Amino acid sequence: MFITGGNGQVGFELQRQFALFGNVLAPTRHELDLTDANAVDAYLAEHQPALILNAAAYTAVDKAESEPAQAKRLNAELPAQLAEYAAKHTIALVHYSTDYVYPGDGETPWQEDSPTAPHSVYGQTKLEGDQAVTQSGCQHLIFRTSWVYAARGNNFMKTMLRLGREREALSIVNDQIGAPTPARLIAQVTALAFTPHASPLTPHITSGIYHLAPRGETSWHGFASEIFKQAQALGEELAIHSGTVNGIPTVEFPTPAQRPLNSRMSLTKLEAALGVTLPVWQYQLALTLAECCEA
Ligand SMILES: NC(=O)C1=CN([C@@H]2O[C@H](COP(=O)(O)OP(=O)(O)OC[C@H]3O[C@@H](n4cnc5c(N)ncnc54)[C@H](OP(=O)(O)O)[C@@H]3O)[C@@H](O)[C@H]2O)C=CC1
Ligand SMILES: Cc1cn([C@H]2C[C@H](O)[C@@H](COP(=O)(O)OP(=O)(O)O[C@H]3O[C@@H](C)C(=O)[C@@H](O)[C@H]3O)O2)c(=O)[nH]c1=O
Ligand SMILES: [Mg+2]
Repeated sequence: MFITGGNGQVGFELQRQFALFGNVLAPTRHELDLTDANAVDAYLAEHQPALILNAAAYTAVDKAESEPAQAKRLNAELPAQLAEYAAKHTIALVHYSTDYVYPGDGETPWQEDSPTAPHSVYGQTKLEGDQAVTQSGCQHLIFRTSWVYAARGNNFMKTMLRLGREREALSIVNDQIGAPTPARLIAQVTALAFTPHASPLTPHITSGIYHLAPRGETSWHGFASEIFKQAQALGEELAIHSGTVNGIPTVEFPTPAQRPLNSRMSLTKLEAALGVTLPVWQYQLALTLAECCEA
């Protein structure tokens, strides 16, 4: 199988989870530049993968505002190209999407068929990718996830641990609500969608979009406070304390890209399809922190 973005948060965990499924091809950026459509075509023609897991993306949300063409290539055109190949060769494509496709208003959790209305270039280009995959006719799973973090890679948890060692106080937005999702959970669920089937190359759940996140909800401020609380309990030496993490509204933290306030996503569809109960986000954080904090 072919994993794109194998060096990223999700791609790396996919490499771990799919190691037993057969030959895993996960070329680095150096080996295959995904912005080069011809190189991608040539790679597919040469290796003829039996399954594609597309974990590559342009994920720098603020930078995407000033590099829309790059973001579009990775987030919209690449999935379209992979989906076209998958349709033509009757293989399945797994793709990953984001809470940033939703308009972000209200407080009700989004359903997979809720109206989309991204406010950022990142969200818009990701939506175009989802639409291309959906319309391609290939067998596909699109896992729409949120606030991804891991012991490895660049993410909010790692940023907080670094800042928490350096600073005695921090201001973190408390009015964007969602669920922080470990990359490993995403890879585990992806593997589960394939495992019980007679063929490890065909998913046993219906093609479509599925929300994938832990249960529960919090704000970035709540997430940061929990990171500091748990890290401290693990023996991390932090300059910051949970009590000195100030909650601020989004308007007090201006950024080039606009983020949704409501990133709540209903998990009913995925839980029913796979017959699982997703774990709560605090427990998932403990498992991820244990990987990167020394006792
Ligand atoms: N991060 C998050 O908070 C969220 C992510 N998602 C989605 O989940 C998926 C995985 O995200 P995540 O693992 O966090 O992403 P990362 O940013 O950690 O990884 C992206 C991967 O794409 C690769 N890549 C980017 N551009 C190129 C290129 N031109 N050529 C080759 N490789 C390239 C990167 O390579 P390199 O390592 O060399 O840079 C990296 O391996 C994406 O679809 C993302 O949109 C959804 C919701 C939240
Ligand atoms: C570092 C920092 C961030 N923040 C805010 C900014 C932002 O609203 C929030 C999270 O910061 P980030 O830079 O991690 O946000 P961002 O990169 O937008 O995270 C998003 O990435 C993409 C790829 C996704 O798909 C989303 O699900 C989401 O995870 O915290 C503070 O309020 N204070 C701080 O000191
Ligand atoms: Mg970011």
